[in-house]
Amino acid sequence: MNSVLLNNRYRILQELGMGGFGQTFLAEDTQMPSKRRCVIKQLKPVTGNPAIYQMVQERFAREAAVLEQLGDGNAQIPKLFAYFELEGQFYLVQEWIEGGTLTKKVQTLGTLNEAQVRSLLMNILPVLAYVHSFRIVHRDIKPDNIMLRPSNPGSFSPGEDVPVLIDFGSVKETMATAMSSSGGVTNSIAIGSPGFMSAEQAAGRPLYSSDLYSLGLTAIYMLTGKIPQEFPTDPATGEILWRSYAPTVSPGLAMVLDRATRFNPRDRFPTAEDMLNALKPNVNSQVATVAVAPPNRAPVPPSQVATVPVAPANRAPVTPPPPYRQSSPQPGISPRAVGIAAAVLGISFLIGFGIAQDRKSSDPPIATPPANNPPPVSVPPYTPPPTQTPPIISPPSQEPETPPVVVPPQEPETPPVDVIPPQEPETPPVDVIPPQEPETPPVVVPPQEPETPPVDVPPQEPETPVDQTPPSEPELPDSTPEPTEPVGDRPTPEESISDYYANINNRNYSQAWNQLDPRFQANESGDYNTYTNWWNTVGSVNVNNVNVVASTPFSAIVDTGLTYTMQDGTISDETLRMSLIWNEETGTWAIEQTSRL
Ligand SMILES: Nc1ncnc2c1ncn2[C@@H]1O[C@H](COP(=O)(O)OP(=O)(O)OP(=O)(O)O)[C@@H](O)[C@H]1O
Repeated sequence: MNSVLLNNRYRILQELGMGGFGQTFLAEDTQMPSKRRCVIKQLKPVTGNPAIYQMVQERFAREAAVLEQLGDGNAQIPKLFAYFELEGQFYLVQEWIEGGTLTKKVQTLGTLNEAQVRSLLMNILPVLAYVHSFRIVHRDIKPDNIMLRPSNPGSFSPGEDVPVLIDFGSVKETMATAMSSSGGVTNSIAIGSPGFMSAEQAAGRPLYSSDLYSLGLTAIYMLTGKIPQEFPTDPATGEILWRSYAPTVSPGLAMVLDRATRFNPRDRFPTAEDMLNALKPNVNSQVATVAVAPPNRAPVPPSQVATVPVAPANRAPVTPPPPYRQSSPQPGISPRAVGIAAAVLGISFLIGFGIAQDRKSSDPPIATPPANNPPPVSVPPYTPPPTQTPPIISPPSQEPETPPVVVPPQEPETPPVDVIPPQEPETPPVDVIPPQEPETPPVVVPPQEPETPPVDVPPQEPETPVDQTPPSEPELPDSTPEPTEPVGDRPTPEESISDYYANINNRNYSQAWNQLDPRFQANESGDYNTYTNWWNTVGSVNVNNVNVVASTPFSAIVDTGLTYTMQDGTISDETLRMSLIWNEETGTWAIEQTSRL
């Protein structure tokens, strides 16, 4: 092995690990004067299909670009030195981090005390805030993926280590890109690690707070030496019961960790900054107040859980909806079990080339980074994700007096959550584009929502208004915008958008509704009646322009300029970024999500 020169440059010194997607090596760079050490991560795509392989190549290149930016802007993320492709496999050459993982630390030195865990969290949360500011969800936070670099190389004294975040899950997700049985692109593997992965992430819907969930469990591991599967869980909430294993932990820290690891994303900290703030001594009292509420009812600041305004401005106020339109938990089946089942079942998710990913999580988590390079680590330029991305059905500034429906600070009637929320409160990076295969729906789709509504008959109105959450905002793909060209008899994305609004203007609401992806219907648009009620407040909507930002045969991102003329004569403009996915079975483009630009 020592004699191997990978890519005619890197001498393999040692294997560091072998995972589901390939091996990780310690190597030396023979083309650097110092022969500096580096880590080479080999990634094997699962597909043998040439068309998909090309997509993987493109995504890999985009993701490498983001990893480069991430590493260059933050000393607690390994720098990307190079990336290349060799014999059908992909390689990342990264900065070698001297030190050991958190797992190794606990295994060799024992559990950490509260001060050490607080210090660890306060040093890693800014890194997560930084990562999230790129609209990327790490997706594999766990003790194995946080390394401790001694601040003074050579020493390994507790308290001086600087945590470094390794092994972003997005690249692995790209490797999981494959062709589904119906010809679409899927991502059949939920990236993440069992136990540390939240239910929504297991279902292919990672959120920023999914990383916080994993980090909370990582902190609990540091305090107790136990991985999540070793704890009993609360059958009502699915949350682990860990406190008795760390009896000396202060209520302040315990409450922060409890909140971070709530099953329901709404009940968690919406951002890394919020969690960081909660750890600061002067806000512990606030946290305590928050945590006094029952587990599932912890008040969540509106900003984190803003739900999508699905009804017109002057619509009747929506009664505080339950977090999820879901039946009460089934005895014996915890939410956590449901989430894990979702992962185990290997839900197939469509991957748009860059939409989600780029939209930030779907595919990518790796979406295109913000235009401005985030500042250095110490002061992460975290920008809270948009929390109120409007649904396609709602004209924008039309309803200033009717704020988006938010989960009230207290939700006494909120039942225990036993399902994964359809969408997250925070504009999540979506790295997984919703399933293209209606026959394989994600396990967690709320039962009341028809997955595939009848073509001509509007679906029945659910009894309970849907708890809306904003769609995730697509990230700009880094690919050059390409005009779409007709493929066979297929409609173009532009034509589909025009057709959608023509249906709206013609009051063919059931047809327009059926142009929304089932998951969009379920997660973001509310029930059909709310949808039609809303549109009935609109006199007409004019499509000013439709610009294709990027497209593949299976997905497209288009920016659509719209002018709404409301029934009361008010006129307003907005531009929506819309992601579309191709449904081979119906031969139509479905609107999968939207966000306001
Ligand atoms: N940049 C790095 N610097 C130093 N060591 C690293 C670095 N990246 C990874 N390692 C070491 O290599 C080990 C394995 O790497 P990594 O986590 O990337 O892959 P894996 O766990 O083998 O597989 P998977 O990617 O499927 O999780 C890590 O646990 C860590 O000890």
